Amino acid sequence: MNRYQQPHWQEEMKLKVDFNNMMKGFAGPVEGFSKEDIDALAVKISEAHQNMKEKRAAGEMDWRKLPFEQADVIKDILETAQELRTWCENFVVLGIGGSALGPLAVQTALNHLHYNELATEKRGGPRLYVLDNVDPERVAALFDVIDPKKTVFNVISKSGSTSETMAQFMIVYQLLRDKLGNTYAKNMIATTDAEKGNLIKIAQEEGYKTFIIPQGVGGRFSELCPVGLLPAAVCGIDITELLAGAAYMDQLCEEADVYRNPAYIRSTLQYLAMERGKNVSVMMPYTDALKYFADWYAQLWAESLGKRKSLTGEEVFVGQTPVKALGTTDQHSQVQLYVEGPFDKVVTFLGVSRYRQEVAIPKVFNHIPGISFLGGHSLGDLITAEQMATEYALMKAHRLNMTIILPEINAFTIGQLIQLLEIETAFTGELLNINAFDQPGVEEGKNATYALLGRPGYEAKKQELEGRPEKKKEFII
Ligand SMILES: O=P(O)(O)OC[C@H]1O[C@](O)(CO)[C@@H](O)[C@@H]1O
Repeated sequence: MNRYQQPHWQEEMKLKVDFNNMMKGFAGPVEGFSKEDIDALAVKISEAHQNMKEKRAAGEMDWRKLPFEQADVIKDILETAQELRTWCENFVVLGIGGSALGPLAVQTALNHLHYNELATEKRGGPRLYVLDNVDPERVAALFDVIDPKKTVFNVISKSGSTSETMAQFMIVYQLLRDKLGNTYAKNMIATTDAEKGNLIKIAQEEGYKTFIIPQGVGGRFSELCPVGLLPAAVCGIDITELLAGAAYMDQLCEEADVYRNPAYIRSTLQYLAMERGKNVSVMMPYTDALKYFADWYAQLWAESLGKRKSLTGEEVFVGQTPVKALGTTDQHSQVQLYVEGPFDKVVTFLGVSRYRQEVAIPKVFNHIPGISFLGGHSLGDLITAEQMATEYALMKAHRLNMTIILPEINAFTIGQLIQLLEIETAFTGELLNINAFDQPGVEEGKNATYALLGRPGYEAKKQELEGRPEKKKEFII
């Protein structure tokens, strides 16, 4: 029996959503929404629910099946991970966007926060590096700190053709061939589409271990397929629990009643906020463990919802700009703007009920009242108090905010969080009547890169780019 089927575990580890001032009558001075506001959207909500059902039946949202339907894949991942952990010291993800941010977020959440700095025996598995850029300095610096012979490179690309990832792959390919000769393929794993793109063809020709990103699972919705599960398993994360958490949340989000569906209610409130001109969505975890969740969410929310055209072809120019913040760090950087700047934001706090470790603040300097009040508390008390204080300050200034509370950070709650935010994003796409699963705006830039670097088809692309002023290097001094 899976953990998600066990009632005790469910209740104790269930994520909670605190609406703070997003809903009238819930708390504080209100600029939020009433039940009437939500009920006025009843038809839209029910249509969106129906559309989600139809899309799922048509295989367009197969990421929702991931927590339930990949037994063979999971077996393969766990066996591969076990074998790699016997010899591999570094596991390097080559990927970008949806092929990198999930692995990074889950790793930071669920492994020791100084994981890569620990000695091998303490880590009990390889270091993880996620190389999600083509900055030459960063790529060169990686090769200063790893021994390629003891490193596995996991090249991840849904399309199998993203320039950045392919460039990294080509560099690593050459390096491994030079160092390891014909045996190099054991240091390479490809995670990609079963048919599309160049990566699958190369992987098959060169004999790499390969994992498939299923159809109907777009990059930014792919954390719970081999994209995220393999790096996590290799680094000792309990992927069964991660999937159990996601399955549990998925079941909660089957509910048609908006008031009982955590994803739908958050989505509906965000939709109402967008209608009121709240064009910015801030994600602010109060734990370093979730710092990269804000990055993962930024891509999910921005690429899915930032759209020019509606499903029926009208120009709508919708979306909400995601902002990444970290509590308490960004209280001393961004919160001034959130409290007193334009009324254009919805802030989501990610709070934690029980931090996995505590650090006591000693009772010293008792004669200095300005700091002695801290002594005797824990850092957990302090960070939680600061989160509540920030919620209060925003509420007092009539700024919309809500909080997702994780009872603690573990694989089960992280699985829930992933599934919650993915379903919320997809449902918001339905409310906005846009396609949440494409990214035509980014494809344009990708194509222009091919053109600028003279890929075959360059001439055709160049014509498309005609009229655009040639980019010259200008030096001011
Ligand atoms: O996994 P791929 O196909 O290499 O794409 C990487 C990223 O590039 C995009 O296509 C555009 O940025 C994202 O949607 C995707 O996550």
